[in-house]
Amino acid sequence: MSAKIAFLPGDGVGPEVANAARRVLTQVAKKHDLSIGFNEFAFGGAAIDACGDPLPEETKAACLEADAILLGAVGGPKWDMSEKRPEQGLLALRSALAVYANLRPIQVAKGMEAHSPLKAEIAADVDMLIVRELTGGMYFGKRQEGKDKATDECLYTRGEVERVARIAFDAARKRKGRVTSVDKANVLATSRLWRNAVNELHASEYSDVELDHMLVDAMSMKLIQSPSAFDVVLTENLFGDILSDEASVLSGSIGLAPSASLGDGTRGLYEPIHGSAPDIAGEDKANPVGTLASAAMMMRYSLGKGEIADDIENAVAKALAAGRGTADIGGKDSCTSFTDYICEIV
Ligand SMILES: NC(=O)C1=CN([C@@H]2O[C@H](COP(=O)(O)OP(=O)(O)OC[C@H]3O[C@@H](n4cnc5c(N)ncnc54)[C@H](O)[C@@H]3O)[C@@H](O)[C@H]2O)C=CC1
Ligand SMILES: CC(C)CC(=O)C(=O)O
Ligand SMILES: [Mg+2]
Repeated sequence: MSAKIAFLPGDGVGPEVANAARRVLTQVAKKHDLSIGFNEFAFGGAAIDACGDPLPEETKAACLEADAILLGAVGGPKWDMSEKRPEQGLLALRSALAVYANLRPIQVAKGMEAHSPLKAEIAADVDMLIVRELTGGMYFGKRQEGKDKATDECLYTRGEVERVARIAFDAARKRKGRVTSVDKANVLATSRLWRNAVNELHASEYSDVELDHMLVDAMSMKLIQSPSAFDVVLTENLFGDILSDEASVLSGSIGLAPSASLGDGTRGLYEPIHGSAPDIAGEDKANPVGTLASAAMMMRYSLGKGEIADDIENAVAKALAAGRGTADIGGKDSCTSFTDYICEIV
């Protein structure tokens, strides 16, 4: 079997962590009769500098033809406030691929207890899946940008809410059977639409799943206070972006957190949840675990190679339990030496 992966390293630490995942995938695929073709394309700030467009047509076309897309991260201070920004390319890519559900699992791995702010007995019980709506809401609304006045529109349709809620309910059925839907229904019209749509879908098709609702401000507190109470957390784009960075701290570091962005087909976009980390870029300090775990999710969800995913996840778990890791988790490894170790054990 062969797989065609569009490889988008991006900016800052993006190429460091993406190349780590590429090395590990290449190594482990040999064992499993999978031939992986990585085709690299310009994306993000690097593409703005090369051709003035954060998502060049060639990159978009290649992603639409690939079996899956592996992405590092984009952005950086050089472009943050300019008219053309790397993040515009990322949003355009998510939209073009129609990957409306972003899955962000959060656990505390063995060996990470000392880096998690949680007590060890609570940390062991944390197993949460954040399902973040990814192609709607405020990141995709109309913007009006003036010197003294600006607006960002937040728009959701019932269909957009239902399709991502379905992913959350289906995931809950395979897990602990609970969904917590997070909104701001006491203030926002989009949140009341969200809550009604989730409730109605639940009543008609998923009444076997336990459902509750939480306002996002209270959720940001409960996430820290009692994270083991949550199974699947379903929320809209902006809230999911913020809550998942917060939740990653529970696991020990944002550098550990993976994501899979999925739509209706099998093709998916896989990236760590962190950004381009300009403060450590170019120093070989970035934690590659979030990207390695994203690569494992790619093998499982887009390529049907659960055994490769298991190999990668087991190797990472073994390394962390043995005290290996980069500086953000108190380790002595560089991104390269940690990746060398994973390549040895997969
Ligand atoms: N998906 C993407 O490509 C994303 C891109 N960005 C962009 O990235 C740039 C930097 O954004 P920030 O707000 O600084 O967020 P960031 O996630 O890049 O960094 C936040 C903090 O986490 C640390 N960190 C991040 N990844 C790490 C890793 N793998 N290992 C160890 N430490 C890590 C950084 O050193 C920094 O202290 C901005 O231009 C932003 O727009 C931000 C989030 C997501
Ligand atoms: C850079 C943004 C467009 C997105 C983001 O922060 C994320 O997806 O985590
Ligand atoms: Mg984010």
